[in-house]
Amino acid sequence: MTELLTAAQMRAIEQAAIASGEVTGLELMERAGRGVVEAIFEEWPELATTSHKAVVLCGPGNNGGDGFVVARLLKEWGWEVEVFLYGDPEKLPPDAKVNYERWGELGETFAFSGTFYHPERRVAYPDVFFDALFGIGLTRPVDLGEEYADTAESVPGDGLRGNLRHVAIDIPSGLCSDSGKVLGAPFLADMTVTFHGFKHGHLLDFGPTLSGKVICKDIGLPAGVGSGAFGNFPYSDRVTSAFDRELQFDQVMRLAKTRVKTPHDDVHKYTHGHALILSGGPGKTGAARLAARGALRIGAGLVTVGCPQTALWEVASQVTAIMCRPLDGAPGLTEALEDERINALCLGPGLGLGADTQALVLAALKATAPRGPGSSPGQDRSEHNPAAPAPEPGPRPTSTAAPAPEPGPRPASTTPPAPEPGPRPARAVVLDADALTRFERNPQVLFDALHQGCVLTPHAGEFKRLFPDIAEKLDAPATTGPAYSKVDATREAAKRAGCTILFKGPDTVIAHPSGQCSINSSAYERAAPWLATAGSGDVLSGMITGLLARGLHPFDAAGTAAWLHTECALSFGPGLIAEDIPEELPKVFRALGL
Ligand SMILES: NC(=O)C1=CN([C@@H]2O[C@H](COP(=O)(O)OP(=O)(O)OC[C@H]3O[C@@H](n4cnc5c(N)ncnc54)[C@H](OP(=O)(O)O)[C@@H]3O)[C@@H](O)[C@H]2O)[C@@H](O)CC1
Ligand SMILES: Nc1ncnc2c1ncn2[C@@H]1O[C@H](COP(=O)(O)OP(=O)(O)O)[C@@H](O)[C@H]1O
Ligand SMILES: [K+]
Repeated sequence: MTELLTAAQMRAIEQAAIASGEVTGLELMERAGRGVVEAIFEEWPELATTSHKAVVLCGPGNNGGDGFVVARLLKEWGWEVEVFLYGDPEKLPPDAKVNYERWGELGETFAFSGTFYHPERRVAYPDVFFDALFGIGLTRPVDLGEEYADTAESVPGDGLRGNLRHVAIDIPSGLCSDSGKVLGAPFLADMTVTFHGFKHGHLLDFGPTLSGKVICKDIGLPAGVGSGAFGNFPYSDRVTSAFDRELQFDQVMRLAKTRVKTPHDDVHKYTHGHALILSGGPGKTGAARLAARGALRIGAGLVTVGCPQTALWEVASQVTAIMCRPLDGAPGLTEALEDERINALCLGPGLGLGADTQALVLAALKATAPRGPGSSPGQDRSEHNPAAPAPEPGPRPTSTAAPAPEPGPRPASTTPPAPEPGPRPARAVVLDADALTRFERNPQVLFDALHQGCVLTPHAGEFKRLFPDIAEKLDAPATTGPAYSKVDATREAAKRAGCTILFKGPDTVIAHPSGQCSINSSAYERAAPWLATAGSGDVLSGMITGLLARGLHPFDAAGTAAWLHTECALSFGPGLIAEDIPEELPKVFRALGL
């Protein structure tokens, strides 16, 4: 599991290391520049000879300082290097100034005014163009003139760029490192070399489009949550990600091995939970059937589709291992839920936007709300304190599913598991699609009924209907950095709703009211744009429901299902339709060694 950093967190880590006397800012800058040079030689070994050329564009801050280090190292390696500075050398911060002067012993620095493709320039046809204009210190839109904008935005491989490799230092200039939003004319990189940890902006919004391939270089700062550096941040401030496929195996293996695969002799189907998926009427049952298939394949012991009597034959004729039962309106649902073995519900896919849907959702939430003192709906919302650490794992309430065995020894990792965000209620509910849209006119009615066992899975349109003010902030063009991000928006929504929110997209963000947050990125080596196909969200809802039936905490169920959903898409490849996703799960589980 990879920890992602904001600009403020990165600064705090650097400052703590410098203040402790372990390292100086100058040493960190030297390691950063060295890391960039190493990364380009690793990526393009053909460049590790003396006969190459570089242009380095340095900015007015420490990102520019990294650029001067790169220029010096490459010159010493024997390259022909030309350096431009945007800004006044006298105003450079101290470490950047030292490196400006060190570079000055080897070569000249030209003032940059947006024209590095000037005919008089000396280094013609460079092999690498380095962007060291702005890093995590971008505070306002980049405006360096039209010529810069044309160059920065030109597409790799086109006539202008040819074989020229564009390398961004830390983050492409113009990309906000917290939000992935664009501020002015952004730089389009083939590769970005960042330091110590990935930044939120590498994964969110435009981040993957502008960053190319992202390489993270160690610059000797203390690593890992347990080491003290990240330990200064409460869990409520941390964001994890499945950015690195290998690293995410840690998390999924731990959850899946102990929860999906239960090594008990006495297991039977009820120990794996019973999921109930509600369906719409005739002609509208496909979405619920897709969700049901996802729930069953991911490991729920039993899955039932509850549908109006009028749709019973339509459902029954198309399911086999999945059961179906007539279930008409809220009274029918309340009666069905008298069976306490049903421990996870999914409402929304194909349910329709009629009054029935609202009544069904409210009946489901009422029947599943945790009972007993201190467990009323909205509890998370009213007690949430964003500054406080996430609660320690509480005792798991009794459930019809057998208690999962404790995780075995963890594989070596720098990141210990996050505490679970509070106890998991005995019954859980996933709300998606129509179950969310139905509350567009009065979201507060929904929020008042939600409880900690709920997961809402909106796409951008549904998110906007429930949280219009938050969506407005998120959609507003960024004018200052760091800008309001999808992480901020999802956290704010989770706090307001009092439950886990999974905000879909290529950058799916999952947040719990405690602040705990993760990003499931379907970008870079996990890019699977073919997941944007009708019904794939319905399958995801079902997969989350299946994991909830298996006893996972809502936050874990949402994150694990989102990760597996992308893995299924990657494993299947282009051409995928929603039906293929659940059918790919066994292959994905096998590849994980389950
Ligand atoms: N020891 C360390 O600290 C290490 C740091 N490292 C490196 O430092 C980078 C962070 O450095 P940084 O904090 O100096 O910020 P940086 O991104 O260079 O920009 C700040 C300057 O830009 C200016 N500015 C902002 N937006 C602007 C705009 N649109 N148009 C024009 N100007 C604009 C801004 O002006 P201001 O907003 O203050 O007016 C300020 O002058 C980090 O990304 C990493 O690469 C590594 O070496 C590891 C060790
Ligand atoms: N470009 C993309 N790359 C990867 N995943 C995507 C992309 N676009 C959408 N998705 C994922 O596909 C699913 C689509 O869900 P949704 O919008 O609810 O569609 P539907 O209602 O048709 O099921 C979500 O899991 C979302 O995260
Ligand atoms: K940069």
